[in-house]
Amino acid sequence: MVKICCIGAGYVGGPTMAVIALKCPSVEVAVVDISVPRITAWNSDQLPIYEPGLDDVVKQCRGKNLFFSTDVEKHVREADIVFVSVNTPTKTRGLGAGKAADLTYWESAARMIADVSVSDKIVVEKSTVPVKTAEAIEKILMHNSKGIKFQILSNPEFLAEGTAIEDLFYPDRVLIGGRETPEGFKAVKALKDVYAQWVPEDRILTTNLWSAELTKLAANAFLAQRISSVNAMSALCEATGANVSEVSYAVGKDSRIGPKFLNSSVGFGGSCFQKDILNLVYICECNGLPEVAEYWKQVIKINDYQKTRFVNRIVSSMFNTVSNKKIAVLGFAFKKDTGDTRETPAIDVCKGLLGDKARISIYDPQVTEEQIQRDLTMNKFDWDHPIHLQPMSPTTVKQVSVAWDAYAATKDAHGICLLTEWDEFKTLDYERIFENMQKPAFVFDGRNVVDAEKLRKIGFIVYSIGKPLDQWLKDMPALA
Ligand SMILES: NC(=O)c1ccc[n+]([C@@H]2O[C@H](COP(=O)([O-])OP(=O)(O)OC[C@H]3O[C@@H](n4cnc5c(N)ncnc54)[C@H](O)[C@@H]3O)[C@@H](O)[C@H]2O)c1
Ligand SMILES: O=c1ccn([C@@H]2O[C@H](COP(=O)(O)OP(=O)(O)O[C@H]3O[C@H](CO)[C@@H](O)[C@H](O)[C@H]3O)[C@@H](O)[C@H]2O)c(=O)[nH]1
Repeated sequence: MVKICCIGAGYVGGPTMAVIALKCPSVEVAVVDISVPRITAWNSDQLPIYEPGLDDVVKQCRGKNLFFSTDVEKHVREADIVFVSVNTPTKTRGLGAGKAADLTYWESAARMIADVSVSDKIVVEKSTVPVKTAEAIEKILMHNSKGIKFQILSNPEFLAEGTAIEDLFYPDRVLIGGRETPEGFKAVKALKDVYAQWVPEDRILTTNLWSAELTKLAANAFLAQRISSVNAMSALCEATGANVSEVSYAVGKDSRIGPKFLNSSVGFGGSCFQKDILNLVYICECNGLPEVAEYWKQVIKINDYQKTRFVNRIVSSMFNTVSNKKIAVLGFAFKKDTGDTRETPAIDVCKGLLGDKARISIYDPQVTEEQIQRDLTMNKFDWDHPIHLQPMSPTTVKQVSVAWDAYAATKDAHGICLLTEWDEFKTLDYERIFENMQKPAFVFDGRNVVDAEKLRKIGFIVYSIGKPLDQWLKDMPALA
């Protein structure tokens, strides 16, 4: 029986390994983590992450060929294949701070693998890492190996949160990079055999190590670039009377462009896009390519601009001040169908509104009050882009409340901000909401989820990103 161990039981390690266990009954999978609460949750009925379909997959395999454990060393020692799926956040201090990937967790995992191993192993980079990381990892493993042989593979993960199980069941592609040596090819084949149990052969791509590592950063940069492109167009649409949905639909009909990932929004969030692009920018700079670095930096700058533009629009529409006004924030997660709030645009929008002394009432179906308070008080790292905002003082925190549903959040509010595209926000009783709000009642739709015309008929003043503006909004132009 092939034994797999995955270091890191997070958003990637947990679902990915659960699907491997489900699809490969002859493989024994252990997911290990240093975080006791995380592992306890994986072993309970309340999994540590919310992901549609995940509970069902875990229930089918847990205790059979899928195990969650804090005994990291034991499971690594016994494994034939060790996936490393630890976090690789942006460095917050030292060389490359604000851009480079922090490989502390990866390095400590690699040292531990070298320390405890007593048999040859395939070590798989599952985390997103800078191109050439495998070379550094190889050095750590070889210099500490006591004669044991390691083969390093790069097998980046392309799942998106909220659709992780679907993405893992039916991936567009699985990418495996390895050394172009007989041992390297053998290791690539061993991993390919695992995926081949449910992924069609023509979807399993094999490349050299550096191509696989760089493809992950490139894919995220291309995806984020599409969103920044459509968001840049949304500003121009508002200025000219064009409708961004019509423009992106017609643009996407060109088969060379395609229809996906062209939804204008308040800005992209999530733990990956910004981090990975910053990482790419840093790699370009380190390789003496400042023009290429500058090109990719613009994707983040437009994203920041979009969030700032949204806040400015709210403030200017409401007579240039939101001081002491109640703003209901519907949705705090960075996208629907996840409870994840990492780099959610909601943090920047809320901080922007609080900076103008608004009172905020937040509702999200999957994000806890504790998480929201933590996100709003956390300091953001310093970086040379302008969205940098100070952490909130204890008095500011008092201006934030968390509601248990959308009706409670919007009661007596002056305005509503829709920041996550949860399906339930489409079908709320907006007449009831309107009745219970201060007048004039505003809706600022950061995800284009509501039917603006219907809401206008009820009496709302509606701002939808990239759509033709109400006369009210035209009369109150947003300040840059
Ligand atoms: N979240 C996503 O959707 C996604 C998708 C594709 C790729 N990625 C990449 O995958 C990697 C993991 O992302 P994530 O979202 O799962 O992160 P995460 O923070 O949810 O999980 C990482 C886990 O690793 C554990 N860990 C850290 N060091 C450890 C060590 N030395 N030993 C044992 N456990 C250790 C942490 O306790 C944590 O539980 C990152 O590089 C990320 O960029 C993420
Ligand atoms: O047309 C769109 C599509 C997405 N978004 C936003 O973009 C962000 C990221 O969304 P998405 O890419 O769906 O979720 P992630 O879980 O961040 O997944 C991305 O990041 C992962 C981590 O690297 C990769 O594995 C995935 O392939 C990649 O899609 C979210 O805030 C979305 O609301 C838009 O604003 N408009």
